[in-house]
Amino acid sequence: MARGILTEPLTRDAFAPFGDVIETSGDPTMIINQGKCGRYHDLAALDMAGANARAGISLFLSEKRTLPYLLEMVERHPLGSQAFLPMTQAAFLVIVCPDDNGKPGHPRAFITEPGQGINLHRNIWHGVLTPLSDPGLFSVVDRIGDGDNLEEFRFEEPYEVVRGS
Ligand SMILES: NC(=O)N[C@@H](O)C(=O)O
Ligand code: NI
Repeated sequence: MARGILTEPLTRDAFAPFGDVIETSGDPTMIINQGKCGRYHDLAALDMAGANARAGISLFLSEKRTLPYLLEMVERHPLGSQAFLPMTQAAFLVIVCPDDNGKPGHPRAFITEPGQGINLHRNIWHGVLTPLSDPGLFSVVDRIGDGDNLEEFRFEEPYEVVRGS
């Protein structure tokens, strides 16, 4: 019997220990382009560490998943942050875990509002990209460079992520 995780809404404060929420909330930081564009400025802490590190932009086209979702493993990137920016106005599932002496602690599952993106801080345990609708098209800003930037952890007993309030 898998252990249950209830999803919760993604908010800046709730996600703060794990990363940044990228969204157009409130007034723009500045108005640009002859007054025709609001710039929501510098919303995420990008972190690219290690040899020959640089930021890269990739596109992910991922199969959608459905809830209840069986969480069998999480991963982390010790050398860099990873941002997921949906190319559609669709919610997606974000799973993160605190670190517990080098292993993932109890997972938390967030469902984004349409249009929200996230930036995972470096070395944060997370589930892989999990769209909830097709097309699961995302732009991804993460670290390109030398060295091993992927650590995976498979749970002995999976979790079952179910829709919360
Ligand atoms: N492996 C890869 O590029 N993607 C994962 O890091 C992920 O978090 O989806
Ligand atoms: Ni990742």
